[in-house]
This record gives sequence, structure tokens and C-alpha cells, in this order.
Amino acid sequence: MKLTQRCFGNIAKMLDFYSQFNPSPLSIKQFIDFGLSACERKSFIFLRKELPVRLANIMKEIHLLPENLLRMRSVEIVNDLYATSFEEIILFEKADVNENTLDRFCQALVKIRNRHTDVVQTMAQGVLELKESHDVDVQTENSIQYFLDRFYMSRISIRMLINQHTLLFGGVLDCHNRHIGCIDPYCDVISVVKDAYENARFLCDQYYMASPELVFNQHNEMEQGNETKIVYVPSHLYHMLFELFKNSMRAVMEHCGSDADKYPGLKVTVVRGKEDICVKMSDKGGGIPRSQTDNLFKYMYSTAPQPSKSDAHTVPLAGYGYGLPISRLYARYFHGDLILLSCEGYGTDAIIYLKALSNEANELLPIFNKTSSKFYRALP
Ligand SMILES: O=C(O)CCCOc1c(F)cc(-c2c(C(=O)NCc3ccc(C(=O)O)cc3)noc2-c2cc(Cl)c(O)cc2O)cc1F
Repeated sequence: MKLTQRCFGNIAKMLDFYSQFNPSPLSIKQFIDFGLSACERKSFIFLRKELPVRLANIMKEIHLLPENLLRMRSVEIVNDLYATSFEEIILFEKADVNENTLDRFCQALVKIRNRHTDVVQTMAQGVLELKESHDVDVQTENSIQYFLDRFYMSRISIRMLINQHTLLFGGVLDCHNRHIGCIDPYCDVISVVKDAYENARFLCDQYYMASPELVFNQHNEMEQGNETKIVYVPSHLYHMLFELFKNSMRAVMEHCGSDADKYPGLKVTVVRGKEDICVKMSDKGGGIPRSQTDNLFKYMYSTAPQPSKSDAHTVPLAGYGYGLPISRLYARYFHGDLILLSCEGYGTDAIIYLKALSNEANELLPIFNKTSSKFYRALP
């Protein structure tokens, strides 16, 4: 049954009910403390409210999108996915808290996570459909940028809650693994840097038959001489680093030309400060003009046609163009950031800022309210 028919049912009322609550941001410290106590019942009681609140908040924004975007086939598909998942979660609202309910809840979360696997690509397809069918003015482009940053941040946060619950209580217990869900309390930053480098280098070698070397150093202001460790989600850090390595390698190889016999190395500096952990990646890839740097973070600007399967080997470092904006969202999700400092004619520095202290690494969540909806109301 299409969303529109369902929406006039009780979903609309339930959406209004749950969207009146603000999402409750958790810090990495709270994720860790909760994970160490590992009480499935408490987690269930928290999530059966928090997940519908987060889903309803972003669904209300989807419904405020400009008509011509909302009517794109791919956006309707995403809308339906969210409505289906919202319906499934609110079924647990008044369920008895027993073994059977807890098992069914875990299964429902896994089903929802799988259902939403391709939402980033599907939304990108929706933006492409809009670009190909309508003229998009600057105001609409800005509202799409505003929405997608909030939409993808919401998706990162919902998947974080689902992953924590299913990893902690989903039955696959690995007592040797010191991780708390998807969080590593002792994440070694340099080892994630090396992993991301090796994998990006593999793609670079495949296409360019060569790749820049990695030169790294670290400075620990708080514990002189010690390696920099952080309480963090390794997969988030890996995602950011892999994207930055791909971009730096592409710039260096294109700038120096594939016949060069030597390529300037990529320099990575990891610094542990009192408040921040910084990972700076410096390349000599020729850089981009300051006037163009912001465009790299724009969804509309970088929405490239999907790399077709046949020529997927041609530009392996290019994805859907969403790599950088979403990497910045991962950094911002726990109150960090990702910035680009390019010197045209020389090269580019990219800096990832992370919160050094887990009690300061709070989720940054979009909140649906009068302010945010005013942003959309002005649209045609
Ligand atoms: O498809 C994807 O997902 C990857 C999408 C992204 O693809 C790009 C890419 F990997 C690398 C660059 C690039 C260039 C370049 O290309 N310089 C040549 C030119 C000179 C002038 C102008 C101009 O005047 O406009 C534009 C480019 N220079 O520095 C960078 C660069 C960019 C980032 Cl984000 C980074 O972390 C490190 C870098 O070295 C641009 C990309 F766009």
C-alpha cells in the first residue's frame, strides 16, 4: 500500500505525536557506560521511544521538501522505507517487556537496518532525477543541502543506536573483543590511518599503476611519547580517512601525471591535545582554488552520474561524490569537524578534528521544530 494511503491512517497521528519530542543526544561516554552495564531491557525501553522520535523528526522534514523533489520516484521510495520502519517500531510501544519481545525487537532492528542500506544512493538518485527534470534555483539547492546534511546525520545516528543494541544484545558475543558495540575504547588512530591508506593505495595502484607514499608522525601533548588513542567508532574514523586518502591520491596522481617517476608523499600528522585530537593530511596535489573548495561539500554540485558497472574500473577513486559531505557529517556527529585548506598551485591540507574526551563527544542531532520548518516554508 502506498505511503499516501497509509499516511492518512493512524501513521500521521503517530508521526505528529513522536515528532513533538526532541531526540535525546547521547555522548560516547554514555554509550560506553550503558554498554558496560549491558541491560537489554533498559536499552529496549529507551529505543522503543527514541527510535520513533528520531524517525518522526526527520520524516516530518521529508514531508516539507519542495514538491518537485518530494515527487521524485527515488524520494518516494525513501519516504516509504521510513514510513514502513516507523510503523514496525511503534508496534513495540506498549509491548510486554519479556524475552520474546526483546528477541523480536532485535530482529526488527536488523530488518530495518538492512532495509535502509541503500538510502544514501537512493537519495542521491532522487537529487539526480530532480537535476535532470527541473531547473534548480540557488534557494532550492540551499534547502536541499540543508536537508541532506540533516537527513544523513539523522541516518548516522539511527544506525548508531541500532548497531549498539544489536551488537550488545543480538546474540553474537565475542568476549575476546574489547569493543563496546561498535565503539573501541582504545582506538589506535595511527593503525586506522594505515588501514585506510593501504586500501586507498590499492585502488590507486589499480588505476594509476603507482601511488604516493605515506609519511606519518604523531605528537601527544598529554602523554609525551605515547601513541594517540581515542574512545571512538573506528568505522567512522576509517570512512573519513579512506575518503581523504582517495582524494589526495587522485589529486597527486593527476597533478604529477602518470609518467612521473616519483610522487610527493602524503603527510599525516596525528596530534593529541587537551581538548582535540587532530588528524591532518597534507598533499602536494596542486590544490584547488579557494572559490571551489565549498563546492566539494555540496550534494548538488558533486552529484555525478552513477559510475556504471562497465567503467567502474575507469575512475575507481570517484564515488557518488557524497564521500566528502558525509565524511564531514561523521566528524561532526560527535561534535568534531572536517575542514579543507587548499593552496591553489601547491596542495591541500585536510584536518579531521575529534573530541579527545568521551564525555564531550555528544551526538549532534537535527531537531524538527518551528525554526527548521521555517527554513522550508519559504520554498515554492
Ligand atoms: O567522486 C568522488 O567521490 C570524489 C570527489 C572529489 O574529487 C576530487 C578529488 F578527489 C581531489 C580534488 C583536488 C584537487 C584538484 O582536483 N585540483 C585540480 C583542479 C584545479 C582547478 C579547479 C577549478 O578551477 O575548478 C578544479 C580542480 N586539488 O586538491 C584536491 C583535493 C581535494 C580534497 Cl577534498 C582532498 O581531501 C585532498 C585534495 O588534494 C578535487 C576533487 F573534486
